[in-house]
Amino acid sequence: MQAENHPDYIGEKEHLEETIRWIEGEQKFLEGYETILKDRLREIRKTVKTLTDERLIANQQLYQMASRDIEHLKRSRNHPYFGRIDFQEARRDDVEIIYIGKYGLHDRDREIPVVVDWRAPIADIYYSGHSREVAYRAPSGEVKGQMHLKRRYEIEGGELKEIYDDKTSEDKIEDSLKGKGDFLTEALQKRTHGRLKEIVATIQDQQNRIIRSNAIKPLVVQGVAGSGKTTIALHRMAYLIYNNRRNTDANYMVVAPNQLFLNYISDILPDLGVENVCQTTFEDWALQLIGKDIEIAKCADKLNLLMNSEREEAKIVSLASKLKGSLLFKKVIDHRMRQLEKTLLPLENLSVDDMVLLPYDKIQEIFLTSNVHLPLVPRITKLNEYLKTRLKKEMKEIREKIEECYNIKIDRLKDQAKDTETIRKDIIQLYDGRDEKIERIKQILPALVDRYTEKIEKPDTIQFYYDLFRVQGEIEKAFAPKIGFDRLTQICDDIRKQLSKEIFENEDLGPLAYIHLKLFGLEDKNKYTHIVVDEAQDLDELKMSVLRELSINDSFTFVGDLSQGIYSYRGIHNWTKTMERVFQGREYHYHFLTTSYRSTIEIVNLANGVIQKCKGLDAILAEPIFRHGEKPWLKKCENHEEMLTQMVCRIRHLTKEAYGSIAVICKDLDTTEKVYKDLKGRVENIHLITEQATDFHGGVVVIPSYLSKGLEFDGVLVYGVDQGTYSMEEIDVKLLYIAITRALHRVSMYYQGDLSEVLKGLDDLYDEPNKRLKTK
Ligand SMILES: Nc1ncnc2c1ncn2[C@@H]1O[C@H](COP(=O)(O)OP(=O)(O)OP(=O)(O)O)[C@@H](O)[C@H]1O
Repeated sequence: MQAENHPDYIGEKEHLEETIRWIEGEQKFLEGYETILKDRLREIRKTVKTLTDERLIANQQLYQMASRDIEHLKRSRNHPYFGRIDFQEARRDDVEIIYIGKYGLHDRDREIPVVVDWRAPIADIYYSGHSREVAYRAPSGEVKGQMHLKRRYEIEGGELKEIYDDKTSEDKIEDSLKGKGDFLTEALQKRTHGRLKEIVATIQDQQNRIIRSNAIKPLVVQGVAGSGKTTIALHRMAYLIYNNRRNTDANYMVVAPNQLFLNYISDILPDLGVENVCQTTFEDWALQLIGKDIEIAKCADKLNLLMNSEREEAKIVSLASKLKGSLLFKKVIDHRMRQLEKTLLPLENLSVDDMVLLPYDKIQEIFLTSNVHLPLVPRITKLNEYLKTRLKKEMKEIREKIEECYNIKIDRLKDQAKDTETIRKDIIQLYDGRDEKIERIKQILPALVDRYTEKIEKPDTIQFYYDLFRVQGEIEKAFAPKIGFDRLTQICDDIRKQLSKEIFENEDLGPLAYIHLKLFGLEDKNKYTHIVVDEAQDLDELKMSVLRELSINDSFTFVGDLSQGIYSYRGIHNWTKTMERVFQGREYHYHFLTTSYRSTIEIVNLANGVIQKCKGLDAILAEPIFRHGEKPWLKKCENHEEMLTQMVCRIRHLTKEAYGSIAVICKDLDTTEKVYKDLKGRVENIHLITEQATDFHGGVVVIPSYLSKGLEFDGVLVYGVDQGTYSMEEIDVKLLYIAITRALHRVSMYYQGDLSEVLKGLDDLYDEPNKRLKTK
């Protein structure tokens, strides 16, 4: 409802003005304080000698806090809150009026919250309260009470524009309280201008439950395209960080499929006031871990190969990827690791001169039985330390042994001598020699141990990986019964050939990272308190196990959609099986999202029709939010040139309608490059997006289907929906599904020749302007 027409308009307007006045006053005060701190820091820096000076650190922290608060106040000034709840706690008479916003604002003088942070426990009822009786979980336990009012505001530039009451009377619970009211539809109707945005004002009940669910167990969200998986995973991250804010050692990580995607989501966390979260791809993280400058082949090359090869060739390629990403392969690595451990030490005793200080068998026993929880290389360091301490302790026995030896020599000398006087000099010499030897051994013991451990050939991650395929025994035992001896030999030959040319691919990174962790380990400070994995369906189980090694306590949010699993040759097909295998039976939360918030009803219907064509996939159909739009279009063209002309026309039309982001989606990279080249001169400000792209900037883009995954655009133009391009193969159906589901408002499809089987029979879900003309 327009704010002016609401009965409480005057009161709400006054409250907003008062809040803004308070924000401005507080900002002024804090800016003054910030200046004082700045001057103070300048003075401290003149006198302190080290950066660890306590006064320096304390004032730096105060300065950072003040700067952060100022930033939040600045961001709040024009839009301090988005919601209000009137809450009466059980057995209390007073009703609290709570305003909820993106940033919590606190009045220190009056000791009251001006705005409550959306992540605070009490804000839970704003999102989850569907009836008068509500409850939320506070640190002290469950708090029950009654919600008398739930109100949402549209505030722009500090002015109240709209007021929506979800609950109109104390007794009546409106349907809109279920969260799917006007407020949401209005929000979804908006145009996008590039990057993904925060949704704190319109988080829905089920999404709220996911965001706030306990972080002790891993959590999996399977959701249809556009159901808000990425968005809520990032809101969950912000929520967990807020609620763990006193833990200053905590580290957080977001793993996403590529740099482009990372760029696309890069605004959300800072916008929610969250900084310093490591946002990376598995590939980049693994390469940094391994610390080697190796080149990784593009995933697109593999996809293209699979799309365009003969059946058997494609089978071998996909089996090789499956092998590398499987937990069985992890077992093979573990087995080889144990073998290496047994053969790592030099086959020699630790001795000096002719005296054995520690025999090989003993050292081997020590190595194989101590510090076994550690990775292999740190165990060598531990062995070195242990041997030095042990030999130092054994110095008394070593001395006795040496003395015994020399005593025998002296006794022998004495027995042979005619008189003691003649051998006196020799005896003294022997005593001197003995003392010298004892002293020398004492001195050289550490160096002796160092020399011994230096002889241990330090394992190398990449060499270890090569050797796995060179000496085939273990792999054969594990995989031949599953995929057959001949195929396995062919796979291992191919992998060896590739590796000898130093060509690595994405699927090699899981095992390489795993090997590296087993050899060198990871310091605790490099582990994470919570890890969000987006597009998790494209990970393999070995990579998931590797991520487990990074996590301090198995606190994960995995979000994905099996219907969008285009890397099915390596990816996940069944969440339950994968979670059971990777987390070895550990309990986990599982959520299932079916509402698509992104696209109009017409687009969702077409997407559902498409994904149902995917044989062998038990596709979950999306339920659209109540938002209508134009029916998708299908245009048959005579040739490529006509498709271009039609698309140029459409882009102009969409731009005129103020749609800020438009994508021309082609199935593969070659077509994408060609279409971009041909459109470049005809469409202004058009960008080509390839795997190297790192920056996402809205406008008009030409992009291959597999790279568009996770992104969204106001309008989507799908190029070439003919039978040759999109066959009924699973991968093709999924790629078309992905392309269509990228659109918020408009979809148009172009083809020449025969229409793709995937779209045949779905003619009631799209308009065909050509056809209409013909029938007229
Ligand atoms: N509760 C909500 N309120 C407003 N917008 C929402 C809500 N939930 C999701 N959205 C919007 O829906 C769109 C899709 O969200 P998002 O990209 O997170 O979905 P997704 O499930 O990750 O999609 P995909 O699987 O296609 O990558 C975004 O524009 C997001 O802002």
